[in-house]
Amino acid sequence: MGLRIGVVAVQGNVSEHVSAIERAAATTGHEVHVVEIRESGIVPGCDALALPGGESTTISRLLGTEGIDEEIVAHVEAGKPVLATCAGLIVASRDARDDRVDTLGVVDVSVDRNAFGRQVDSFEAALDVAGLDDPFHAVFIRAPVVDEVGPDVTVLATVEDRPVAIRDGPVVATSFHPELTDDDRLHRLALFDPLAATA
Ligand SMILES: NC(=O)CC[C@H](N)C(=O)O
Repeated sequence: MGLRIGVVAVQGNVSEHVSAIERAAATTGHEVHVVEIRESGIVPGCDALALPGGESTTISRLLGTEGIDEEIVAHVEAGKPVLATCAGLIVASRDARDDRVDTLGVVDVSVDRNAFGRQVDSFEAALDVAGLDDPFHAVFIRAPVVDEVGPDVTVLATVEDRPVAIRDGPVVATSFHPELTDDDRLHRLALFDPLAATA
């Protein structure tokens, strides 16, 4: 039957995540069915989820209107994997210090929404990521800064001592965009490795 992986598709880099998941599935030999999520009722049938980058105030509003927000929280509470990138990290966080973003609170960090983007709009960096053998070419676009990290959060990578990739239970979150490069290792690390471990 294969794995069912949902990409939250209310706004943002949706097709890039779909492609990255399909590439990761091909690499790992998993049979996968990728579904785009724009309404409630689909998340409960998914084994894993990607929460893309885009515009966090818009994503947050649409998740609430569609009732997808509570389903994502239940998915995480059930221990199922999630990869949240950039705006996805902001939405998943405990606090984004912005009333327009109704955060899901599934990763115990607080973020400053556009903090990296205040200095330079975008930048790229070769990152050492815990769990990956070689550096990951990371693309940052108006990226959030993680400025408070809860006790159960593992920091996987930093830029200038600031966390840019973290794990909190079943959620891996990045302030950069792994879906915008050909490198599918973070999709494998976040989504496929945990599923393989429980299969
Ligand atoms: N590239 C991105 O996802 C940027 C996120 C943006 N800073 C926001 O708040 O929504």
